[in-house]
Amino acid sequence: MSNPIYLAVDLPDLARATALVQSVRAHVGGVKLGLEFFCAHGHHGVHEIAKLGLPIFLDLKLHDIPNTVAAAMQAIHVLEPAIVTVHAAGGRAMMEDAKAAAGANTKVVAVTMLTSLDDDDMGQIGMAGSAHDSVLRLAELAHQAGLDGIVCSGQEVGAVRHQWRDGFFVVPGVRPASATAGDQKRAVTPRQARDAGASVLVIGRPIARAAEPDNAAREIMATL
Ligand SMILES: O=C(O)c1cc(=O)[nH]c(=O)n1[C@@H]1O[C@H](COP(=O)(O)O)[C@@H](O)[C@H]1O
Repeated sequence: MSNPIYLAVDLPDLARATALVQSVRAHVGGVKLGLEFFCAHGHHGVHEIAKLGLPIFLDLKLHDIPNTVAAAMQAIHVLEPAIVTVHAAGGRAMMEDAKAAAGANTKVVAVTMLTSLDDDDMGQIGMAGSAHDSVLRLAELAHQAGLDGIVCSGQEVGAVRHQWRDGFFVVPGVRPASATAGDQKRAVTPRQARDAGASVLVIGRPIARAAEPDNAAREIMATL
């Protein structure tokens, strides 16, 4: 089995980010660079991390009108990311144009409902129904738009896999049994997420903040 763990590098400091990736690179399958990193270091930072030899997941969560998102996708084309995120709430036309503008080797996946939200939060932002139902609805829209897959929690990935057999499913908010969930409200263990059908597990703090990140990554991989 190839390693499905993508380390979330949520650090604004390039030297620390590079050292972290270097320390765990034998025990993860890829690196996720998010807005915090990209706003601080841009293309240069992505090139520096890419030199370490792991696939890059550029988590920009693009969400704007179709023309703007397509132009942003074209601007990151040269970085050849393995995975890029857009928000499913941007709508079908936005997702279609994002996919059309992406490189042939880039998977475009849609963020559905953030794993930090539960049903109460959904009500507060005016979304009717459960997080589970919203994820299934947005997954269907992303599928129709021709995307490669979605981002959802481990609580929904089984149901989504059932309706979209060959989809590519990114699951963040995973926590080893011993770890605290923190701000992740729909957390499951790495093993549960994998068994339910996750293609990729995004893991940040349980590895990055461990006393020995390489050991933490190795131990998680051993549970899969
Ligand atoms: O798109 C994401 O990667 C993402 C979507 C989501 O619904 N929830 C979520 O936590 N993430 C990201 O996944 C990572 C989770 O980090 P940890 O909670 O530290 O493991 C962070 O970089 C989040 O930005």
